[in-house]
Amino acid sequence: MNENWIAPSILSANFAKLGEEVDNVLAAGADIVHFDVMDNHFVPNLTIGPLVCEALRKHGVTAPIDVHLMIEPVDRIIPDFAKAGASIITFHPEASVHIDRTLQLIKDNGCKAGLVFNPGTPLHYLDYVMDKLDMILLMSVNPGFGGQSFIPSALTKLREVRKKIDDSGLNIRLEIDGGVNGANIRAIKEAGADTFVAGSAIFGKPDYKQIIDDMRAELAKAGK
Ligand SMILES: O=C(CO)[C@H](O)[C@H](O)COP(=O)(O)O
Repeated sequence: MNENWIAPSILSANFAKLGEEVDNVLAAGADIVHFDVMDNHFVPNLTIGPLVCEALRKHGVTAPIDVHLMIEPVDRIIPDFAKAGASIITFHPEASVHIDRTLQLIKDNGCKAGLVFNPGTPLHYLDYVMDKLDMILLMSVNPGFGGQSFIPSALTKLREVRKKIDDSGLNIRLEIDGGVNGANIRAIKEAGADTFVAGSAIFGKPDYKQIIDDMRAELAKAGK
């Protein structure tokens, strides 16, 4: 695996040929597949569930599938996603009454676990559960739709979370999601992210490899 993970969000893929889209983006150099689950309740949009995750596995996708749950309640769908082949499952702390229990449930089902923070969600939810986290996902848009602009305050939040992770000494990925593209990925890396979700910057564009290569070239320029 690369040190920096590029995670295309299939929210912006052509769902009529999803298997082919995922194959193409992985062949173009993506590291993991970002899988957005929306319920028209926690967020104002409706997308895909475990059946589609399982279909991608049956299609032959072996790369990690990073399932971002934008749903409430959370717990009852977790075993289904684990059985369907999810590798990482992240959820929003506001959507779980028992955050520690939900994290443990994800781990008990054999997946890596993470918390997701909306742009306006405070970081205190990290207190007392850092040791159960494999990933922290910061939203740099309000969740629900692809194609929105990056909210600049996410850079400040990234720096804060990077410090918390480094101070903890724990092995936790720091993922950013929303409005990421070749023009801002370097600044996002410099603020502390190591995992970069990008939907509309990749899918629908003529040359996935060129876009991912350009992102990696920008990441390589990043200073500390
Ligand atoms: O979780 C999401 C929206 O809730 C998407 O993953 C995210 O917005 C990515 O799309 P884009 O790169 O087009 O902003």
